[in-house]
Amino acid sequence: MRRMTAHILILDDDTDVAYAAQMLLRRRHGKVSAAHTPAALPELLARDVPDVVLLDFNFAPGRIDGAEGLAALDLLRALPRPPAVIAMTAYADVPLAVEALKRGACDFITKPWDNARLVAAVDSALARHAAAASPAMSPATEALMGDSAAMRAVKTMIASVAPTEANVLVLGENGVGKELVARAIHQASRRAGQTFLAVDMGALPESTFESELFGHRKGSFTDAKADRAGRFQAARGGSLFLDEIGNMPLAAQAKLLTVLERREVTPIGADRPEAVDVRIVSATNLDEARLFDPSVFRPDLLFRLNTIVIRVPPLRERREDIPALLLHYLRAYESQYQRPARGMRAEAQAWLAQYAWPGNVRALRHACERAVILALGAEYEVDDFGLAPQAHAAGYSTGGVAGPGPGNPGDELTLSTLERDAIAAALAAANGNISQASRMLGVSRAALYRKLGKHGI
Ligand SMILES: Nc1ncnc2c1ncn2[C@@H]1O[C@H](COP(=O)(O)OP(=O)(O)OP(=O)(O)O)[C@@H](O)[C@H]1O
Repeated sequence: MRRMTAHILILDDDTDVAYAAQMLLRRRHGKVSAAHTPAALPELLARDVPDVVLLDFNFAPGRIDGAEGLAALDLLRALPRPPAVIAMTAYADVPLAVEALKRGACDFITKPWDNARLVAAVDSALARHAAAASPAMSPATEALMGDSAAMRAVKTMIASVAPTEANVLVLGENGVGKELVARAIHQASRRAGQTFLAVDMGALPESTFESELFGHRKGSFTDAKADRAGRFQAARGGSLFLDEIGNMPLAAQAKLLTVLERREVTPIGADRPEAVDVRIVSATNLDEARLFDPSVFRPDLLFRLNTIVIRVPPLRERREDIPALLLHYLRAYESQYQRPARGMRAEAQAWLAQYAWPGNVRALRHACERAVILALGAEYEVDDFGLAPQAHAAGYSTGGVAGPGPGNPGDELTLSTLERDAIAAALAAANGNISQASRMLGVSRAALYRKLGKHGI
């Protein structure tokens, strides 16, 4: 069962480095432990598998080939419920970072790190870990389900666009499956054997935006103690998924535009640019009216990103997909939690098929997990899914990408109040910790920030 308190393990032979990371992360996370050699892993893992591992790659004195770290990474990834691994490299070792990403690390960070960046990397690794309830259900391996006309159209678009190098913009509300679409494009492209790297553009600290994306040279600013590769270099030859682009500040948008126009990046402090060979897939849950507002998003950048647009409709607009998704996730969680395979009462099936699913497939997945854990009867019942009855309205609309739907104003008001109350409750339970609250609510941190603004919280 998912723990309320995350466990973060730092595996680094340098005790000072491990201690500094522990001190920083302990302020935010319940359990932060450290080990100094991969040899300690089997015993540690037998006691408790962490949610996130910050993994150094070289342990024995003088070694720089990263082999020890890669072996530890393979060991971690082979666990039944592997932790999210953030690779820590001490050198400007792009090939090693790329190899780690290919073998399943979710991110990399270069020592010495920027504190804000380390905290953001751990937060986003935790969010991914929580979403991937089992290896078979991690975004990297999960198939895009759904046989509705709308999903068949999405899959046809994916098949047509994948073999091309065209930039693709995926639009849709939170939790509709935008990242799965981006991965499917990568997997069906000629870059499939290469890296797929997802970057939450809304979570990149503004102060380190350029260095994170484009890298920097040692000495180019006070904290640049070593060369460092950016996301564009790390994804070389593969695909870069720029998620939550709607949350990028305008200044950052201008920098990204320059890179996309010239197809080259200049690391901070470098005297010459480097060619960029990445396929760009981007995504946002911003509604189109906002996305096309020049005061929010630069039209020239939008023009670069949206060569092809794929709109993933909300679940309430493709209800035919609900039964298959329910069955898929119920069976998957029953097997994960070793629970009996239950049938479902006809009323529950009908109720769930008419539910508005404001959090889309992600919410459906969470509801299935809850039902599997809590159900006591011979069959699943509506109450097992823990859904808000107020969102059970056929004409419901959140006014997301698809624009306002036919729902009556009373419904929206009720749902809006419900959302505000749920956010307030999650924040209170998480003592104001945004990352924790966003995990509880099943939305990204960036999405939660936007909702806080919307509700004036
Ligand atoms: N068509 C689908 N079939 C199976 N699982 C799906 C589908 N769509 C979404 N999911 C699951 O729902 C969850 C959310 O999907 P994903 O992260 O791709 O959504 P998103 O639109 O990128 O969300 P966000 O806007 O919040 O980043 C994941 O666990 C994913 O596996």
